[in-house]
Amino acid sequence: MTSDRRVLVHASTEELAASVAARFITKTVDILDDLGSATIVLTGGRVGTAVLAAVNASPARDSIDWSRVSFWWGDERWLPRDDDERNEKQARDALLDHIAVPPENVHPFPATNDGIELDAAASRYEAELAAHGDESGMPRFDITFLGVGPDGHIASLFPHRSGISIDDCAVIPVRNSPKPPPERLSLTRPALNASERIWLVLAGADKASALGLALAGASRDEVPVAGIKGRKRTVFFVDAEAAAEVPEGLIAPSY
Ligand SMILES: O=C(O)[C@H](O)[C@@H](O)[C@H](O)[C@H](O)COP(=O)(O)O
Repeated sequence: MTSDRRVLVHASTEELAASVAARFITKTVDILDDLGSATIVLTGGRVGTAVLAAVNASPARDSIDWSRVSFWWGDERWLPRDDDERNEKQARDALLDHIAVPPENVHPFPATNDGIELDAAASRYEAELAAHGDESGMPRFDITFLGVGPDGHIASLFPHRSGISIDDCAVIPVRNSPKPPPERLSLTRPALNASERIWLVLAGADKASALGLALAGASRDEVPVAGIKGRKRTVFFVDAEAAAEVPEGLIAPSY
């Protein structure tokens, strides 16, 4: 992986979440000052949700003018909309239901109780992205959060599955997912990599091998996170356990 990827190590998941939350608030304020609006892509998973809860708990939370922020998701589990296992439900519980973001600025994936099949749901989300996009067909994603699985999966793009190599569309249906539930929806690698900044959040010893392999040059087919690179920045926010196999030279000095 090229040198513009940085690894920031934190003592614990709690410290990681608090640090990412503080950085997110500061960066989003800067983006709003510079560009007038900010578009954020959320992730599912324990660590990504812990970051949102830390943003909500921050005394600086409302230094962000939420009326100018939009939210999308990198992937979603194919479940009824109010299912506790849906990434959307977890993000709403952790943050979105507690801030003054306009409902029309929140763009969840379709759900099984929307009266739509999985393939059509992928097409619908792709069309929604295009409707809010520029000439590239995508919105400007300012910050994209991604969790990372023990197998190196990101969003719902898994090792040795076709999804990680699809590059002719922005959204795909996923079936037989190794991580339950079996059916999901996911942005593709090119759609994710269209993001200005990609912030990967991972903690725990079970992530160390995938992260080490990815940073040491493994293929994206073997370790999907290896294929992830933001246009401007790609930052790995990790705890000490997940950092155990990161090449020394890639760990940014703690600040
Ligand atoms: O729908 C999902 O499950 C996520 O989008 C998935 O990609 C998740 O981010 C990783 O599996 C890491 O999850 P943890 O942070 O819980 O380990």
